[in-house]
Amino acid sequence: MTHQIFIDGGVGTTGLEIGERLAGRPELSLITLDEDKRKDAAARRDALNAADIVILCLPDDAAREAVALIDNERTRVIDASTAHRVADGWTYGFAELEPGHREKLADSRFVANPGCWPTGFLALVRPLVLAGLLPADWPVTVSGASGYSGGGKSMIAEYEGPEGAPSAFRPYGLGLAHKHGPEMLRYSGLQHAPLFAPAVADAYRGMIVEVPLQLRAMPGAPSVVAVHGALAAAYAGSPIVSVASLEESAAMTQVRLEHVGATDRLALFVFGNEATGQARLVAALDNLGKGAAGAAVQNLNILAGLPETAGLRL
Ligand SMILES: NC(=O)C1=CN([C@@H]2O[C@H](COP(=O)(O)OP(=O)(O)OC[C@H]3O[C@@H](n4cnc5c(N)ncnc54)[C@H](OP(=O)(O)O)[C@@H]3O)[C@@H](O)[C@H]2O)C=CC1
Ligand SMILES: CC(=O)N[C@@H](CCC(=O)OP(=O)(O)O)C(=O)O
Repeated sequence: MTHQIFIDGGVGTTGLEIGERLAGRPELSLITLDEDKRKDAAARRDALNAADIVILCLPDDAAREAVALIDNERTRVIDASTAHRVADGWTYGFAELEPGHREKLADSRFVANPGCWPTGFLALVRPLVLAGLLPADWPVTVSGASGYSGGGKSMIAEYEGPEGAPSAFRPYGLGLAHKHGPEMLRYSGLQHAPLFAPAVADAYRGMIVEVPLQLRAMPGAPSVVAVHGALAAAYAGSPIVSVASLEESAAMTQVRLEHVGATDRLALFVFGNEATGQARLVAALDNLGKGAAGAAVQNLNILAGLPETAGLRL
């Protein structure tokens, strides 16, 4: 069986990355629109309704409009935007979220692809909440740096424009109301919004997400070994998510934004010191990979009943 796929927003930053991952797969047939028709509502309506699965790589308002243009009950949707991540009737597209979530996704018609920051954050935090090591009411902080392609075409133009990069390192989200807050809160299982301190680095792609924990102050003062054990157990056998051994982490003196390169991998680390009772949980990913296109293709595979890693860069 050939699955008809339409990427709405297919020539944007995320759309192009997804197209590259779907190219040359005989089980998929890509519906495309000519350049002069790609923003034409009638042409998009036809394509959206002809597809078995559509992937929306659009600004939030255009993503909502695309969903409204679907007037059949068959087309399934993967939305890469922020529009539906905590919306009723949508399944959060992070297969690794918790046991059983992948199966829930497979049965879903509407899937919201996670934001890039929440992907790293939830991968680090959700297993610890589930294991009872991180209390749900604990005040959690998450910081990190992203490549500028995370801001799509407009931020790429800003960083690659004639005046050059505006800054080597630019903290933002200073109003403490980032659009990823709601999904981080909902899917972590925490009771309070994490304090989120993101930054953009002068690099095209790549992302580091860090959650520091004062283990000694937490109920039961969990050990670094226990925290690492919970993460290692959660992702054991995953072809996408890896957890470095404590020995490997202990031998590292630094971790780079470029750690996974242009791949769809998600690499997790626990850097800790049992004597001080402190740990730095770190996720390294590509904002355009597992943070966007890789996750969308993984979700497409799950929806279509295809091998989950087909087309991924691992
Ligand atoms: N970049 C990233 O790392 C990530 C992005 N996302 C999300 O994915 C979505 C796409 O982001 P990104 O690829 O970065 O953004 P881009 O700005 O690079 O691409 C968006 C594309 O959508 C097109 N578009 C805008 N409005 C319409 C419309 N009404 N009909 C058809 N096409 C339209 C744009 O057209 P034109 O080319 O003419 O501007 C552009 O090609 C966003 O919601 C973003 O938040 C999610 C995770 C990570
Ligand atoms: C560097 C940068 O600006 N990144 C974007 C997030 C990119 C992402 O995850 O995409 P969504 O917009 O789909 O959530 C931001 O923080 O708004």
